[in-house]
Amino acid sequence: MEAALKGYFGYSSFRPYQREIIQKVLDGRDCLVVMATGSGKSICYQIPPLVTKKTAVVVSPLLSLMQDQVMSLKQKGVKSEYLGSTQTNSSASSEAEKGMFDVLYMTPEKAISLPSRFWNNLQAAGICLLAVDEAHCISEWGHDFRMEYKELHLLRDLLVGVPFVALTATATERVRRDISTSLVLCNPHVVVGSFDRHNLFYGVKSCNRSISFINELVKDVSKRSAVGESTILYCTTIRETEQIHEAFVTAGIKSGMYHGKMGSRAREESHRSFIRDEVCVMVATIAFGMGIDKPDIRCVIHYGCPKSLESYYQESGRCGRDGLSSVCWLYYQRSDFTKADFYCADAKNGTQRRAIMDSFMAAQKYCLLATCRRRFLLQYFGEDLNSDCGNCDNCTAVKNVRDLSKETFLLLSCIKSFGGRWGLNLPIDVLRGSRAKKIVDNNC
Ligand SMILES: Nc1ncnc2c1ncn2[C@@H]1O[C@H](COP(=O)(O)OP(=O)(O)OP(=O)(O)O)[C@@H](O)[C@H]1O
Repeated sequence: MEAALKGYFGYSSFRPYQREIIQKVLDGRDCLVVMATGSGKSICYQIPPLVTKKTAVVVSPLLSLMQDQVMSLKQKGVKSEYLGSTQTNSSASSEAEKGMFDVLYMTPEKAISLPSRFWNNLQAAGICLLAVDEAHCISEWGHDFRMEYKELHLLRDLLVGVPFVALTATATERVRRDISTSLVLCNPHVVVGSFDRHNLFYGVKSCNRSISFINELVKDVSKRSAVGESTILYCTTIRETEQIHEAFVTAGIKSGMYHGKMGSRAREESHRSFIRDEVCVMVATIAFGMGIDKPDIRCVIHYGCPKSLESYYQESGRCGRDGLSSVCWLYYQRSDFTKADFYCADAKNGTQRRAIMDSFMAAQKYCLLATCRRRFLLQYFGEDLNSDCGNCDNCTAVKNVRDLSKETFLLLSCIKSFGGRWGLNLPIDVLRGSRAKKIVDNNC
């Protein structure tokens, strides 16, 4: 294992959990891996084929993601290929079933549509694992539900004795249960690493989206790009993406743009120029998504409340993958909170609708929070932080504390006087102000 890690990837030691997971896979055990963004999950399925000389099949949601991974693995001398529904290279498929690749990526659609002959041949040639990357897509409670992921359990019957490894960076307890059930994982070895990204500073500000605000934003970001620091600026709509990108262009700052309505060539070009540091700023919708493995992104800005806390964690997690200090800012305005119906439009049933609403509400709470943001984020994923983090805007803010007892008393008296009319019954101890001695006056 160490030899493969050093020889192919150039790393001299494993990160937490990597060795343990690889060992379990080599022992033939199913695994469920929930580890933070950028923690090094890919190595867990990339090393076993190099040790066993058998193929690792990796189900991955996006073509662009697979293309990047294959390109990067080939550069390292790992034989790899991808099969997508639009794949025209039929020789790749026949080479794949002969076991010619160490790592074979495919979309879920492709995986469930391949004939059983393919799987039988590949198994005869040697297959060491089937990995399901971004496994939260299996769950309707996850933030990127994909119907085809639900069908992946069909491969279990075709690949008897092959360990399944489900990996994701974002899964609440409920999503983890869903993944395990849906893939019919057999007594899986479960690893839930810390979600904490110590090196990331989290901050939130309310904004008004005026031209002057956008100009300030552009000025701030350009200070970073002047010293060669990369920034991703996520917008919630294509129109806003174009508007902000235009503001950068007008200010004479080279920036990339990425959204779903651009042609695939233009998107690829934009992505490439960002990865190669030809531009330091990328203004994008969340289509600029999974698998961006640029280690030195120093800042991720969300211009608008994200659609879920899971997606916020994943998108903001794209910065500071090299472990160095980086910042994640979120700028919201109250009108963002009225977009629930827009997000729910994609829901196929009541469960999905509730899931979307729950995680959108959590994102709103995150915006309005007056306490430690990291603590809140981690708690959402079921992890407790013993103390406040000291590395978010709320922890570092100098709080302006004023004694508002008098105002509180007057306000509560008012409610008491008129409350009866509105059916409000105020307990007398509240009126005495016993639980409302001091109110912290901050932006909330
Ligand atoms: N043992 C290691 N030592 C040093 N660097 C490592 C090690 N393992 C992985 N890395 C590097 O860490 C970075 C992140 O790894 P990887 O892409 O596997 O993360 P991930 O957990 O899949 O993240 P995401 O969920 O965001 O896709 C990569 O640049 C990878 O090369």
